Amino acid sequence: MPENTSRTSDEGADRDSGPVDESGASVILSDETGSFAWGVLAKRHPSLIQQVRDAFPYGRRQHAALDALLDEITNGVVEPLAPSAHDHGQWAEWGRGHFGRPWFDAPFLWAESYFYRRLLGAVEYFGTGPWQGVDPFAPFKQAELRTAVVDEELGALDALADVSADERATALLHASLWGNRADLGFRVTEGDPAPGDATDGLVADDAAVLWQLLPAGAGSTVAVVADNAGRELIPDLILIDHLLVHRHAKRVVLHVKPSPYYVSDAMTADVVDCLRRLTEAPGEAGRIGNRLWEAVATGHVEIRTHPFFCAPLSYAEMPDDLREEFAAVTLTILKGDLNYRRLVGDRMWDARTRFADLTAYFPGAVAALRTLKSDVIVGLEQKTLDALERSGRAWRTSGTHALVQVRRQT
Ligand SMILES: O=P(O)(O)OC[C@H]1O[C@](O)(CO)[C@@H](O)[C@@H]1O
Repeated sequence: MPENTSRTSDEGADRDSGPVDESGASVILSDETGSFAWGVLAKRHPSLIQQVRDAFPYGRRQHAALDALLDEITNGVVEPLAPSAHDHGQWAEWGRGHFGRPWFDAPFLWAESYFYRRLLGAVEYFGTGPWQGVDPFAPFKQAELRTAVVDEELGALDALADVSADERATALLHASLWGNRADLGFRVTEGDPAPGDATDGLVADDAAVLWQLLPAGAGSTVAVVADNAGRELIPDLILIDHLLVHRHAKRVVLHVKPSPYYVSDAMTADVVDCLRRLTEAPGEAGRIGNRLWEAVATGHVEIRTHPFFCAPLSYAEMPDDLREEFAAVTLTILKGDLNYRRLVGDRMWDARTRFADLTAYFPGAVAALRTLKSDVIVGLEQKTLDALERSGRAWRTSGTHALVQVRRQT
């Protein structure tokens, strides 16, 4: 059955059966057959189990655990982590009310996040044995870095050397933005999204505000909350180099995931792989790679991580230490679809709800750079929404559209 991915704003606000609180927008669940969220749980997760199983010479115990997980997510009910798991208590709290019930009844964000935690458990990522710390998604991430497309993308940087700083800034921001289409989870079932016209595909564009927040020479610190490794992280790193070289930032803090997540999400090891890929490239790409390597050594780029990045929660629930980190920087740039869902809340908002209102809680100025790969969307003008709905395309979920939304510090 095709996934039902395109909705009108009116349908969106009240069609789902998820809890509705004073926000008036229902939490997205996965219980409606044919919905996008349903498709992720019913199709993507089972095929991901198969891909991971095929990518490693796992032993009998891991195969049995993967079999059990597959059976549980398709026919069973949500089981808790083993009491011996290091994060049993944490997930027992986060999952209260969901255990013992079908996976499809839980909030979509929670169910996806817990699925990745369970997958890591099945392959003994957190165990004490030989598979401890072996990223089950590493083969996919590494294969992507070896593709000729990456060579082409890096080679294209040479042509940018001659354009004006403004044109270069726009090109690199768009490369980072559209790099978010390169999401391996997305490709488990969708195939590569068709390349659209980058500018026509922007449903909201606050890029001018983003640059206004980062005037050259102001000594700014920028936090970049990374999303995917590989073909997204490389343009993110190139953008970071641009921010530093053109003095839009004096320092950049790059936040990555502490453990494998949503297939291709970047961890420290992936930053290292991308930096190495850059340094080994000829021309401008190699120079950028060397500058970034040096910038890490001198503290102008700092790589950080936090357990909250793998939590099934919205940023509104972030812990105090992370809140203080974001409060201390000039601008936080959140990359990708999942970060967007966590930023505005994984709900069927009226698409015209103001981005600034939903992110008012965020400690400091915040920018979202995201290609649209799930039902959540806010901050659209009525005329934009009308045109998107008229198109009859699955614009919310197909990765053919993107946005830059920015909220200044209040
Ligand atoms: O890598 P991104 O941009 O965060 O996208 C991840 C997205 O992929 C999905 O897991 C499935 O499309 C979405 O639910 C999620 O938001």
